[in-house]
Amino acid sequence: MTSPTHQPLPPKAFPVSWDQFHRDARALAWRLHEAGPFRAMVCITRGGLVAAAIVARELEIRLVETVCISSYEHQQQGDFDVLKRVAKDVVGTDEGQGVLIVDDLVDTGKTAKLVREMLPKAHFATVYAKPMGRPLVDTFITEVSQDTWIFFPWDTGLAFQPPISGAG
Ligand SMILES: O=P(O)(O)OC[C@H]1O[C@H](OP(=O)(O)OP(=O)(O)O)[C@H](O)[C@@H]1O
Ligand code: HPA
Ligand SMILES: [Mg+2]
Repeated sequence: MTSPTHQPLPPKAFPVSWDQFHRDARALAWRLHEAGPFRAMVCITRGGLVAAAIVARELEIRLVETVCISSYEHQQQGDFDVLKRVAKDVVGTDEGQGVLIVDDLVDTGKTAKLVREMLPKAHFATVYAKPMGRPLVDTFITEVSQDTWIFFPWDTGLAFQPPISGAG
């Protein structure tokens, strides 16, 4: 269980639909096609699972491993919990050379830094990136500002939207 530190909540919202996520993850696969080939994929659960399925399908990657990390409690980052590390045969003898790491996004970059230490020579890819985490990522598709919270389709549902004018 994480113990959230009290950071200010991001004021801006960037909602992502299933359709948009699929298109962005597929765009990531197109970009990664140039950077490969990859002998295995490591996805960072849980957010990385959906992007990993789409990229693995596009790039014909059949060996898919997980690294299980938790740090956010709602929108607050707390202590890191590494629940499962990467299997030795996936790390290989050369520090993760030929491995593709996939996550949904990089925010502060703390998760990416932790996983990079496990696989220093792997290629790190995310669908979305915020400026603080961007230097940790080799390939990404869309950058959003640091004060934006990305709402993923698996965390959201259809809801009434009040009019922009504020009336009603
Ligand atoms: O760059 P950072 O500030 O470290 O944040 C990015 C990480 O935070 C989220 O995962 P989270 O820990 O919330 O777990 P989840 O994927 O299970 O939702 C997201 O999926 C990334 O893995
Ligand atoms: O902007 C975000 N959206 C969803 N999960 C996250 N985890 C860290 N940052 C974010
Ligand atoms: Mg995650």
